[in-house]
Amino acid sequence: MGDFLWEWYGWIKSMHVISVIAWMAGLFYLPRLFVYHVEVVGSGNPTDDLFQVMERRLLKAIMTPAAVSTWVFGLCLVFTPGIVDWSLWWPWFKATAVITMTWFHIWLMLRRRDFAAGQNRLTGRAYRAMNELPTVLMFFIVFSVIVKF
Ligand code: HEM
Repeated sequence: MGDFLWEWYGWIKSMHVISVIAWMAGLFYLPRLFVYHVEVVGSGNPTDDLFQVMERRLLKAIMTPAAVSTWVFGLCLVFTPGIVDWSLWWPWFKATAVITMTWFHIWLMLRRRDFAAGQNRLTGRAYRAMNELPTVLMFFIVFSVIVKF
């Protein structure tokens, strides 16, 4: 297993980074859609329906598959011999940040369901504030995995 992962290391890491890009694009964009949905569109009109379609497709067709493949390829890298030294800080920082990123993804899924049920309770300001979270986490993750402190 270890030999197989080593042989494919470059390809697996490439797929990991490609998946990360797709996932992050959605994590940045979906909260912005929610801001416009609350502040400009409202609910119970044709534009509301259009936003609901965009939000559902973004999550189901792009974000969730990208999150799953980020995890799958990321875990392959974790199990590649000699890649992760758990006596350093960076794997723990990165693990904490990716678990928080995954929580944020689930939080967005739940908020999308609220919109779909016409029961959103949050303001545009709240979604704007939450939109900062993936940016902060991205800094943590990239510094961890590249600087490897
Ligand atoms: C979801 C769970 C994740 C796991 C289990 C995971 C795990 C890993 C591992 C073990 C490596 C290999 C490091 C090396 O080759 O030295 C890696 C590379 C990388 N990861 Fe992740 N990762 C995850 C999510 C993310 C996320 C969310 C981002 C960005 C926001 C990210 C960005 C990167 C980058 C840029 C690299 C390449 C770094 C380099 O080789 O210089 N990862 N990941």
